[in-house]
Amino acid sequence: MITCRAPGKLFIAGEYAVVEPGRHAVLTAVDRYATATVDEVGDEVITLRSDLDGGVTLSCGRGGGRLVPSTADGVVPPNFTYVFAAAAIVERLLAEREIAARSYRLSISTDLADGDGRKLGLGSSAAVTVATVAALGRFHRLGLSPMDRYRLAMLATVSINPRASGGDVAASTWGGWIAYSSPDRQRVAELARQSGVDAALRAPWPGLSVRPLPTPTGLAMQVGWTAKPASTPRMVAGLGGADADFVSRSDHCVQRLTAALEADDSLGIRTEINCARELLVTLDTKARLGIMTPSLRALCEAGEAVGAAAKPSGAGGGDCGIALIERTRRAAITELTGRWIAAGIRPLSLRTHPFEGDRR
Ligand SMILES: Nc1ncnc2c1ncn2[C@@H]1O[C@H](COP(=O)(O)OP(=O)(O)OP(=O)(O)O)[C@@H](O)[C@H]1O
Ligand SMILES: C[C@@](O)(CCOP(=O)(O)O)CC(=O)O
Repeated sequence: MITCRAPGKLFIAGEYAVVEPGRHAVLTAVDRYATATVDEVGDEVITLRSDLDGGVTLSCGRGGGRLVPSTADGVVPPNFTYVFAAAAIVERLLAEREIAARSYRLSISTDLADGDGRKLGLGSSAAVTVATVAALGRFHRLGLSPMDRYRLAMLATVSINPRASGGDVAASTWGGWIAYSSPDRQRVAELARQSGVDAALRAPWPGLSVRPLPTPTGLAMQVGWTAKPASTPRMVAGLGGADADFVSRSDHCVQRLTAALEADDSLGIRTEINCARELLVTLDTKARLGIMTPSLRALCEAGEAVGAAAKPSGAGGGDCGIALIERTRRAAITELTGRWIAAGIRPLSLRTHPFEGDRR
């Protein structure tokens, strides 16, 4: 049996701007995981299992080098959208490399939802995609590098959500704190369609960059969950086209944040987190996206009241927010979490999942 796990993520800064190819975001991987296990089976059927909704199963077959769901209408159920897409991309790679495909049973579980099954906004879709690719890569002995795994997971993600930046996929693949800029997804999807998946692993991906950053030593990161799941694709669709002024300001803010992180400059980091929040608030006011829900506003105000730099993490509209505050200010941290709880925000106890792997 093969078991691989992939961590969840938090956006630190650069949300929305990173949707534009070549624009930057900072993310961190956290110690909540998707876990994929793969077993070989003797028959022809491929079985995908998930812990969603108390346990669900999807049987699949193979046809013309492709994975085919064995459902009455031929449609993949929403619970399996990402796991199936990941398995399907690996299947295409096997066919292109003329590797004899063995049948398997793949099971996915995560601790990226709360007890009632509500997503926490920690990137469960990316984590299940990355874990599935990693586990199947090992099962089929494909010798995948981290960059191969990112690219396969990204091709799977883009087949479902063409606008996704893939910041979550990168954080889940490499771990740690990273600076990330997104590839031109239309081009990479076209590349895979025209030249194949294997060729897409070797070709340049314009716009893509991934750089590990040091974890700040002087700051603690507090995470608050609003208990309201938000739909990222819906939020991004609300934006329509890119706001050039916001994108350029956000990119500069993220570049300064990256420099502050590299210098382990706590004040500089907090300054840029505050800047990133203000940019999101301005974008929200202009485009009426609903990023700043009453809960996220309360989360940020509590941060300001105790001298922490706070902002929504990700698309907003619900999910999580973060607050960075000097590690030594224990009383202020206690006051912050107290204020959050009073406002109905649940503190999540999360640590950074460390950087692992190279950047090949
Ligand atoms: N345990 C799981 N098993 C299989 N698929 C899962 C599992 N958890 C999540 N997924 C997939 O991810 C989808 C949820 O993705 P969604 O983008 O809504 O959440 P998220 O990635 O956690 O949120 P965010 O992007 O805001 O961090 C599910 O519909 C399902 O397809
Ligand atoms: C708004 C966006 O930049 C971040 C979304 O983050 P999250 O899925 O809400 O954590 C979208 C994206 O990067 O694909």
